Amino acid sequence: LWGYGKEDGPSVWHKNYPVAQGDRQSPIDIVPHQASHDPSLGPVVLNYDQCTSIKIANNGHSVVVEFDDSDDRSVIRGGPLDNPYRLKQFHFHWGVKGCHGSEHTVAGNSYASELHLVHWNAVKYTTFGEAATAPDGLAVLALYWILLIGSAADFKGFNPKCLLPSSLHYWTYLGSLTTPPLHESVIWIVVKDPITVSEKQLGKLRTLLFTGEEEDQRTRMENNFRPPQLLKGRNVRSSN
Ligand SMILES: Nc1nnc(SCC(=O)Nc2ccc(S(N)(=O)=O)cc2)s1
Ligand SMILES: [Zn+2]
Repeated sequence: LWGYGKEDGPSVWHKNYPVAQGDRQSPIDIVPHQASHDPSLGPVVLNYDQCTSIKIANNGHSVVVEFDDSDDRSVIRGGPLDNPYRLKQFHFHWGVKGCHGSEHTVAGNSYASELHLVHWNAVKYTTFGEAATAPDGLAVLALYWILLIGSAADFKGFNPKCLLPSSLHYWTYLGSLTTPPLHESVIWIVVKDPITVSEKQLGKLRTLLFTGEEEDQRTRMENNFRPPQLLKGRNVRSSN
């Protein structure tokens, strides 16, 4: 139905998903000195200690690690959020070249890859699907990665907290899913400090082959990132 190729990529998604041309689409280019500093933005707090990854899968567009979201064991709270949001999954976007692959850009600069930790507001909504269509239904924590040649610490298991820098300075704005169905339901929290990843780790992502449900031929998964979308008057706030 949709992909990242010439025929089915981001430039034609609006044909099947008209919201692609909506007023709060993601990703965006973040221009740091145009963001408004909001001192009322407190720290983002992650409680992933009891996080239980249930499976790793590729959905034909990315490699996704799913979590058990049947209770409030793994939540994100604070920052721009009025409620705790439950961790549902994390996944990556990346490119074939070292400097392209992230979805959000910072002053026009893109990075090798971007990790998205997807959470949903289980206080106000009963299912992820319901939250996915509500304006305050989802919260995605985005971390972009810079490619450092040489070694980097390997992922210690699937506790995503170990992937995060210690102090989370971030930008936040109201946006959307960056892939179809492109629902405008995401409170984005983009961490300012990039995390380093080695060529080896990035290579593992890049060599990932995938088969979609109906595709029989195997194609390489790469450049699975949507380009930055128009801000349309939105305000990007920055924490301290
Ligand atoms: N009723 C519904 N169930 N599921 C959906 S959408 C499934 C889903 O999680 N999609 C998704 C797409 C993009 C992103 S992203 N790249 O983080 O903006 C996160 C998540 S609507
Ligand atoms: Zn994503």
